[in-house]
Amino acid sequence: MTDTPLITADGLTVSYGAGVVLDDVSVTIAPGDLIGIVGPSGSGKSTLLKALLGDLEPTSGTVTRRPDVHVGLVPQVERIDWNFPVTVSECIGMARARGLRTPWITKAERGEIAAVLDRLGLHGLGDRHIRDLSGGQQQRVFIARAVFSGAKVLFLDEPTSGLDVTTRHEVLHLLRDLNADGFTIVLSTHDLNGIATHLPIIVCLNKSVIGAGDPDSVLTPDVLERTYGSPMQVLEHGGMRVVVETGPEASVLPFRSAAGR
Ligand SMILES: Nc1ncnc2c1ncn2[C@@H]1O[C@H](COP(=O)(O)OP(=O)(O)OP(=O)(O)O)[C@@H](O)[C@H]1O
Repeated sequence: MTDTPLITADGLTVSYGAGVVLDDVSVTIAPGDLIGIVGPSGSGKSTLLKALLGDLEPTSGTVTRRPDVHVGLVPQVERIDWNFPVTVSECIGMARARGLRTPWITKAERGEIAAVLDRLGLHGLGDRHIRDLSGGQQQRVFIARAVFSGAKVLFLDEPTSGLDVTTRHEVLHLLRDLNADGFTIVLSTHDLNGIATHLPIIVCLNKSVIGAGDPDSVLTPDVLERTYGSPMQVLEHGGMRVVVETGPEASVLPFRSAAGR
């Protein structure tokens, strides 16, 4: 693998109808990156992921993908129909395109799926209906699906949304392990303290990129206030960074911004 960027957005501007959602956004995803995109609700995080995937046409600017890049998307769990009648193994198996000659999961693939299940801590759950899993397990199934698809780049849209604190940490550890195994990972998150502060690269987005880089350079009161639109402090607690909102309705983050749903 070379160090040529996998995906580059240059001067990306996206509008849905009249409103500009992304304005002159430039980001680079290099092999081995583990990047968190943070910003308040409606700041354009999902739109940026879609544009980087090539799922929407920018109004101006460019997205360049290395030809060998195959991205596996792990969607927001809220967007998934959990009543769709499939088991965990079937859900994962469907990630690969099938021809008419072998529309079914082959014996070899069954072994691969079992290995992916083991790797993601889902051992023994292959025959379970996807509805009958915990939130953390459901998130893992869709990560497993992306891994089984053969993707080496994973995009996760709010992977810890709706999960409790312990499960959030488990997902964070899993993503770190996958990153250490060579996966390039880009995720969007509202969870500054639970997830973002633990990532090596953070992109603060609010229509445009307010700051991008390692936590030391990005997690500053100035960048955070310009991203979230309210005053923030960054405290050290037990060797860890904690971002605290210091406005009138102060709280320790994660939070939904005032504009949040
Ligand atoms: N298909 C669409 N058509 C029109 N407007 C859209 C569409 N998708 C998103 N938007 C608008 O674009 C803006 C950015 O949305 P986006 O989902 O990218 O933000 P986000 O940062 O991911 O938000 P959240 O954190 O709440 O998921 C919002 O104002 C949203 O209402």
